[in-house]
Amino acid sequence: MSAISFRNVVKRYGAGKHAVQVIHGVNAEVETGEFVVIVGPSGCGKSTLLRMVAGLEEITEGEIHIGGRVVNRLEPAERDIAMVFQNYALYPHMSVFDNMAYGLKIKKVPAAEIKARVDKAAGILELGQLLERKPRQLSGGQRQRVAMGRAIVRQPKVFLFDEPLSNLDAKLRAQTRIEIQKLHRELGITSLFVTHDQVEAMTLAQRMLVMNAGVMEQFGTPEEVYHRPASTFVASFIGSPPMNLLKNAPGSKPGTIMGVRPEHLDIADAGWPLRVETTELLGAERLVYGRLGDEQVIVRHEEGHVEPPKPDSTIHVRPREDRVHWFDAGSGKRIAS
Ligand SMILES: Nc1ncnc2c1ncn2[C@@H]1O[C@H](COP(=O)(O)OP(=O)(O)OP(=O)(O)O)[C@@H](O)[C@H]1O
Repeated sequence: MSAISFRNVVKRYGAGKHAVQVIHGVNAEVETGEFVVIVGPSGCGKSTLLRMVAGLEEITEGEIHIGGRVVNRLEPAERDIAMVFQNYALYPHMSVFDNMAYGLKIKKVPAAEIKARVDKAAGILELGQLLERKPRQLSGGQRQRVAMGRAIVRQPKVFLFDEPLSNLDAKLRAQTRIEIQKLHRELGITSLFVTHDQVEAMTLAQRMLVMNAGVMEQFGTPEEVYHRPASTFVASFIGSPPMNLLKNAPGSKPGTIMGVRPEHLDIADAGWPLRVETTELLGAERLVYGRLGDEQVIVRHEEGHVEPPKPDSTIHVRPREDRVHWFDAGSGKRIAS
């Protein structure tokens, strides 16, 4: 039995002729203990999907199951989930301990049990020394940990994270990412995590659910999504710089798009002639931006490996044959290879 099932899930906002459909029939099975990241550009429907699991948005059509139960008609409190938001929404006048304990007090959990659960969560999150403080006496990262602590003490079946790291600076974000991974290893609770950041998605996910305009484009491991993108959308959304997508590459058939990642193009003595526009040094690597006919091509190569190409010169590049992808030019879907 899956921990979470999406069965033909549709969401429309508004009614009648003003109705706007924002989720177009999502089907997916999330396994027990899995960490799944829902990723996609702004407005693709990630938060809506998560909020339907949480019970904060009505499910227009289809069903969501949690732990084998249809939850469409259940209140958020009856769904056995805990949610961590972007703005952690801590109670400012309460101590860290009370913030974490609050939900349990409401549920009339005995005081000794509350203390045990809060102490355990505080231990995992290294908040033990901060339990008496008020939120304003904490750093952003510490507040985020309290918000996670509040979710942990409820011992839910499912954790839901809605862009919980987006208010943190880059360094703290990287640190908190590691903490979330550690937490997941220790607790093994099924988690859905929403982000628009593909790096965050790649590093955190056991599987990624890639959304585009309300449609699930792909649901797979980071390796599958990176190495076998199901569509040109996934190919260009995951990976930075994105995969080169070429309509007129040498050797390509009409009606197809050839995809090749910048790191899978080798600079060689012969091959595609590439007119160099500019190059960018990233440190260990260099990006070469060039033109092949009227299409832009990006090449990524190890710095120091070859002489940096000069702007306005012509170099030759060769795609690694086993790393070339083909897509249908009409639908954008991957063509089986
Ligand atoms: N209450 C609402 N009424 C009408 N349309 C809505 C409502 N909430 C969201 N939408 C629309 O639904 C679509 C999906 O929104 P959603 O917030 O789920 O996207 P998202 O992928 O989470 O975006 P972001 O990363 O910007 O938060 C958007 O086009 C949005 O404008």
